[in-house]
Amino acid sequence: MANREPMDNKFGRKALQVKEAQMKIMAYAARLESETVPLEAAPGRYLADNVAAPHPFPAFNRSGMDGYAVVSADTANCREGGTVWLNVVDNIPCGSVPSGEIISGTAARIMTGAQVPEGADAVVMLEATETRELNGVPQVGIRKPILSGRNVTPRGLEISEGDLVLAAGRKIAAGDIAVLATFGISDVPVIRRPKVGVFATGSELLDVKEPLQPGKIRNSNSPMLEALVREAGGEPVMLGAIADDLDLARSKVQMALETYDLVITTGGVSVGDYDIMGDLVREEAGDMLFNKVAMRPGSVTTAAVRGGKVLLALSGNPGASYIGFQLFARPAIASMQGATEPFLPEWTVILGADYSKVNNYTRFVRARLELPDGNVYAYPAALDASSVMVTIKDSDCLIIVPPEERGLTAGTKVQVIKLP
Ligand SMILES: Nc1nc2c(c(=O)[nH]1)N[C@H]1C(S)=C(S)[C@@H](COP(=O)(O)OP(=O)(O)OC[C@H]3O[C@@H](n4cnc5c(N)ncnc54)[C@H](O)[C@@H]3O)O[C@H]1N2
Ligand code: MOO
Repeated sequence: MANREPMDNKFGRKALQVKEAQMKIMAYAARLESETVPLEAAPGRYLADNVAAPHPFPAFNRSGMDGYAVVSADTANCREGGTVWLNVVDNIPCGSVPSGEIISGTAARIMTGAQVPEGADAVVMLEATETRELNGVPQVGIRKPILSGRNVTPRGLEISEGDLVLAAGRKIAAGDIAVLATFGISDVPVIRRPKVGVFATGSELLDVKEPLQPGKIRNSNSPMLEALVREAGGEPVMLGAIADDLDLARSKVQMALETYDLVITTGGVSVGDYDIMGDLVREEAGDMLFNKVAMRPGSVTTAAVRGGKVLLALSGNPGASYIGFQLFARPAIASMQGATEPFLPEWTVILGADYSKVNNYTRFVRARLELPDGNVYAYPAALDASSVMVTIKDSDCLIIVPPEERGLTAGTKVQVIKLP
């Protein structure tokens, strides 16, 4: 094509800043429809609706001890050193209701978690009591005064009726499950998991099960991305690996964009003779969101949109595809699930060792967090090149190294992206 704009040319790409590139993708990562899942399937899903408390919790005044429910004023006389004797008029195990009110001079034997009867305002623990029978009437003796409210959890202490307890967009964890169970919500409204089509390109790629062959490598990006999609709450659909064949890639991308919510590919986005994904996206210039990002690794990260669906073409280099996923795919997958905070959190920590590599692009350096002296330090991986695979597994954060003239020295405060 003779009259292509310079930025459409595979050599003259216009680099976007990471945040700009993220926003371009997020514009197509709207919340998907909701569905209902059983409580046990809800952990890890994102809540679709606000949950308001249908009743207070606790729903009744609850005993915090095994003991006797009393009118606390009755125990005031213990102050003189005497034992106060009260008639035991009720026995309230957990799960049953009191048979009546407690009035001055009476007490109810009660177990932890049982409903405190009307009239009683404190529970004296068993260990602080003695018992006897007087004229056939069981009595409890109390030796120490007790304050009103002691060992009684009042109705609504934790949650009042109508309180917003869980907000839509929360990622459901074990504590949320406890809340949902408490309020009898056995069918949980969540956002459907985005279906993410994943395929790799590269004539050098072997399947994991294949024996190694000269000049070839096993496809590690696809299984890694499958794990990452799952970790982000998406449903990966593995579409295999294809050779560097433009027609094959075109039909695969077309099918995938028609079928799935997001499509992620790796490889073939650079400027080489067989870099078909770059060519494919350039062919359809109207759809391209970007084909260069001011970052390392992953500067060749490319994205396009068709029919409202995003094709994210990550670099084939394992380090770059991992970081590209965390920066661009993870927030999109979270956002499609209605996450209120789709981006990974950023922390300020101390750089643990000198980092000398500099660049005119922002660098995302895999690193490991440690607390040698109570402060959080980030130690850059020894090997952090785009092509390096083995240190991905050792990293729990990415140090954001801004474009600078000089390197960073140990002890400097740095921003990191905390990996899940
Ligand atoms: N002349 C230039 N060459 C390169 C440039 C450039 O600007 N000019 N950019 C370099 C940078 S930076 C990167 S990053 C890579 C990007 O390459 P591609 O995204 O096109 O990826 P490939 O060339 O297909 O592969 C790169 C590398 O990764 C290996 N690979 C690919 N797929 C997988 C997979 N599924 N599992 C494991 N490993 C995979 C592949 O064998 C290559 O070694 O381009 C530079 N070159
Ligand atoms: O774009 Mo490459 O991933 O910087 O090394």
